[in-house]
Amino acid sequence: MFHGTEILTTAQMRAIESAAMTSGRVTGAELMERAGCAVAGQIRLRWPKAGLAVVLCGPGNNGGDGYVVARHLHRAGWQLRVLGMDNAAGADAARMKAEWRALGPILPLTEDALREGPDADVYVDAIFGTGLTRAPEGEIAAILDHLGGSGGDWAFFRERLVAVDCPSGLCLDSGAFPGRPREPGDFDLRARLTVAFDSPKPGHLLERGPECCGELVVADIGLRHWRERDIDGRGFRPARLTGIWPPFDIPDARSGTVLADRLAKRSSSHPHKFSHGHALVVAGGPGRGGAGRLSARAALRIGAGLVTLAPPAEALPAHAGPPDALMRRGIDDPAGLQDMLADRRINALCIGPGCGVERAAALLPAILGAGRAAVLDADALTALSRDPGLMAVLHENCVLTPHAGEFGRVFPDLAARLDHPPAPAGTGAAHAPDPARMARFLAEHAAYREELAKMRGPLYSRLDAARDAAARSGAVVLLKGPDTVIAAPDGRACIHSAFDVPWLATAGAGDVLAGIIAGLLARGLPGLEAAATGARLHAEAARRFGPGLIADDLPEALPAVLRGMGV
Ligand SMILES: NC(=O)C1=CN([C@@H]2O[C@H](COP(=O)(O)OP(=O)(O)OC[C@H]3O[C@@H](n4cnc5c(N)ncnc54)[C@H](O)[C@@H]3O)[C@@H](O)[C@H]2O)[C@@H](O)CC1
Ligand SMILES: Nc1ncnc2c1ncn2[C@@H]1O[C@H](COP(=O)(O)OP(=O)(O)O)[C@@H](O)[C@H]1O
Ligand SMILES: [K+]
Repeated sequence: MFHGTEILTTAQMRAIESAAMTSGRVTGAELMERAGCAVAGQIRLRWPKAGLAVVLCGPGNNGGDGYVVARHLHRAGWQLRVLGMDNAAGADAARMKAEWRALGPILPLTEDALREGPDADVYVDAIFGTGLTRAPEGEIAAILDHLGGSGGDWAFFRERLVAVDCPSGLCLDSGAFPGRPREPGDFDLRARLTVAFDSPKPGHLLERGPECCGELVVADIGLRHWRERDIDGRGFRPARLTGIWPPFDIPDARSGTVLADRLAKRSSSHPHKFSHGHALVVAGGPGRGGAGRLSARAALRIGAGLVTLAPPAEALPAHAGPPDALMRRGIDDPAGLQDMLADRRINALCIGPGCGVERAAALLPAILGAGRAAVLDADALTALSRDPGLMAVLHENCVLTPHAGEFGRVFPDLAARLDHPPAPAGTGAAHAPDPARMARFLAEHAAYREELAKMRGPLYSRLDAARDAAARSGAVVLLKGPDTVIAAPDGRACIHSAFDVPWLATAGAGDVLAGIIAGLLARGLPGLEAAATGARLHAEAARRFGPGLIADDLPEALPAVLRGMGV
């Protein structure tokens, strides 16, 4: 069940590749052959009739893959125009280049050479992959702009461009393009198909990645054994990412059971409502209670045994009405809250949606002081940003659910790094692992693990920001967006890509998410799992409902989602 759910940073991918090659059981050339063969196979699936392919090969192993693609297409009867660079490539890429040269010429990798010649059926972008360290410049930048549509024919290339590992110039650790604004750009390279190897990388799922990669296929190139091996028997996995990627099921890292089992109400032989927890949702005053009710309804639907909505006493009449399953109790001040929390069966709290910043600020110390699982959303995050002392009381079963704006309020320095213009030339090199050091670390596993955890891509990513925020706050941080990143203080992290459900961005959707997570915490899921599972179920509900969704529909869609997952 773990297969395919993991997301590897580029450093982790290189480490696994390195471990595989060091073992002597597979060579770099074999991996390259499998990679190129997989890309050619995907092309032939989509273009069954042999045509003309232009293959653009860069200076490194991504280029090496390109020469393999050319050879396989040639064997399948395709016409080829191969453009490559005159550089001293690594041994494997040099070998693949030589094997191609025995079959056909290599034209220079220039915009002129690309423009010359007839229109092709397929353009294979094998210029840069995981080795990108800085913004492309000069002739290569001109080629990439041309493929991105600078010549006015963006639609032409978008239907024909196949990217090897990624559209070149995309940073696979962040999903941003070094040297370009982080917002969509006119000539961003957009592929019809991207074939990645072994596992998705963060950049396939974050920021510009999903749109620019087009359809993403992850090809198995035989590295699973090394990916799954727990290198030091203990610490390798926590540094890794568990990706929640729509096609896959979510594993429970500790027990190995899958989501459906975790959500089934089979927690004891005689389950009753208290064995499924009691969530308390703090709501706001008159006129602002809808958000809290959305959260409470979601907590009920996800299966919390009991849910109590707690507005100020004067607002209780405004909170009357369905669902009747919801309990209501007025809480006016911290003393009232503490009173209620004397009931130890209340095991999960949710504060923020529609609560009001002043009320959140007044109640937060009591909420955090109770040491129980808690979701802090919306107004509670603003309150937290105003009282950094509260940061010290957060714990790993607290889940902070900021959108980008709230994240900027609570962690302004981290948000500023995300807003920073992408890295200037060369800055990524400091993060790129050196193969000799990698080999040494493989021999000294513990040090290796620490080194891996420190390695980052050339750009500061949303993943880096969420991880840094979690480490600093000691809480689970769920950074919302179409690419939601969830990180725990110990470095574990998940990405949930929901670019396919843009209609989820609707008023109140965040309140429902907070309620789902609170419900899952009440049911006993630990912070990271509750947040990650919540993000997945939330998007799945939107996916199932389809366009036209309003936030009220989300809790109602949950039962069908659970049924569909076999819960
Ligand atoms: N990791 C794996 O398991 C495998 C990787 N393979 C391929 O190898 C690729 C990675 O290969 P490399 O590490 O050689 O890197 P790339 O081929 O992505 O990049 C080539 C070289 O270009 C240089 N470079 C980076 N940014 C540049 C810029 N802006 N302008 C000019 N030069 C720049 C770097 O020095 C880098 O070494 C993957 O993307 C994949 O396609 C496959 O062959 C097989 C297996
Ligand atoms: N473009 C998008 N595509 C899919 N999901 C999105 C997109 N933008 C935001 N989301 C999701 O929609 C929800 C919006 O939450 P939030 O910003 O808190 O809104 P609100 O405060 O109105 O409830 C979050 O779960 C977020 O991850
Ligand atoms: K590429």
